[in-house]
Amino acid sequence: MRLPLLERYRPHLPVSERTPVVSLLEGSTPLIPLKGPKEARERGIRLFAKYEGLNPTGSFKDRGMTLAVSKAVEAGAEAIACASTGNTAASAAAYAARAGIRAIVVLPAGYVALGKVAQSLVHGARIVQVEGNFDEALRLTRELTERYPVALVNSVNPFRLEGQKTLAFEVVDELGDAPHYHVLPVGNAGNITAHWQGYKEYHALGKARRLPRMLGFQAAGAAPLVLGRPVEKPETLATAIRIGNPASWEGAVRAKEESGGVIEAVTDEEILAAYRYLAEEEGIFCEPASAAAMAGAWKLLKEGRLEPESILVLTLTGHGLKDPATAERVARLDPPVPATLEAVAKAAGLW
Ligand SMILES: Cc1ncc(COP(=O)(O)O)c(/C=C/C(=O)C(=O)O)c1O
Repeated sequence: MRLPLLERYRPHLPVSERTPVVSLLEGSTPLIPLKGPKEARERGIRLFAKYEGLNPTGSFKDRGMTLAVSKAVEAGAEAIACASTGNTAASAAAYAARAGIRAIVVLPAGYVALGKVAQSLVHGARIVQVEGNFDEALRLTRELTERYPVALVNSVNPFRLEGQKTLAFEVVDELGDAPHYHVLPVGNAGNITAHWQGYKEYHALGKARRLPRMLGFQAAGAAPLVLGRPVEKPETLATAIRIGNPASWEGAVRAKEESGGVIEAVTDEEILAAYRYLAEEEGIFCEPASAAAMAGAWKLLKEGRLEPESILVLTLTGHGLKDPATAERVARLDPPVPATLEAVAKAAGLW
């Protein structure tokens, strides 16, 4: 029987018997062994994909949102708000509906993938599109929640990161130890911060013998943590990580430095190549931002920077259906054919 995330890891979370459990049975996502690119197979490096697209709203955000919304309800909140590149909004909308409270989501107009807008709409969130980017949306939302009685559920809310750290618990519980490397995309940097916190907690409890090197990847056009300064106008087709000034900057740097890891950039072309590799070779459909993790792992493999015989886990953060426009961008749809066997066989390449 599948448990709510807050029940599965209750001893490690800031919940009590007074905390309502607002859940859509999130978490417990599959850790899929990959065939891996030849650069990995040649060196005995084993890759696993933690497929977070199989959470209830299709991204890892549900891990943090179940706790943030449960704690908001415990505190008497009647409304929650977040700025979002889309997945936080979709998750906040769903968990607010679940809890019977209102959701206000502030989105950067024109830069949110269609699937995520559809989710926020259908769950009944109040959607505010601002003429600006995510960073401006976050600034405005923080001001909004300081002035009005609305709970902020962005990853500056500590409960979000507390919920998201459970991914590391699940990886260790399943592998029996931490991997040598954990690769993930980095936007607002809450997730890399939370992953590292989870691994450190499990290691301190003796549940993991090793700590992984945290390998974070940003899109080259939106890589403030790589440049060492905020990016005024972040640009990437991976709109989920089109963020110029990460709210969890310090957490990301700490995860990189304490783990002996890296935070580097991958181009949109490398992201699309990884996006297609995962779908066409591994059968896993993730959204472009998630593919940045695969692109980053591939880059390190090609550069020979990963130890032979090591284990590497990738967090694939969101389902590909979130962003149908990018799927249409990489795979051409041929025009319809007449409804005859000959025409269909020819179009199918069988004749
Ligand atoms: C699919 C996907 N992959 C990676 C990230 C980056 O995680 P963070 O580095 O913790 O920000 C996001 C983030 C999305 C939002 O920030 C939002 O939804 O507002 C994402 O949706």
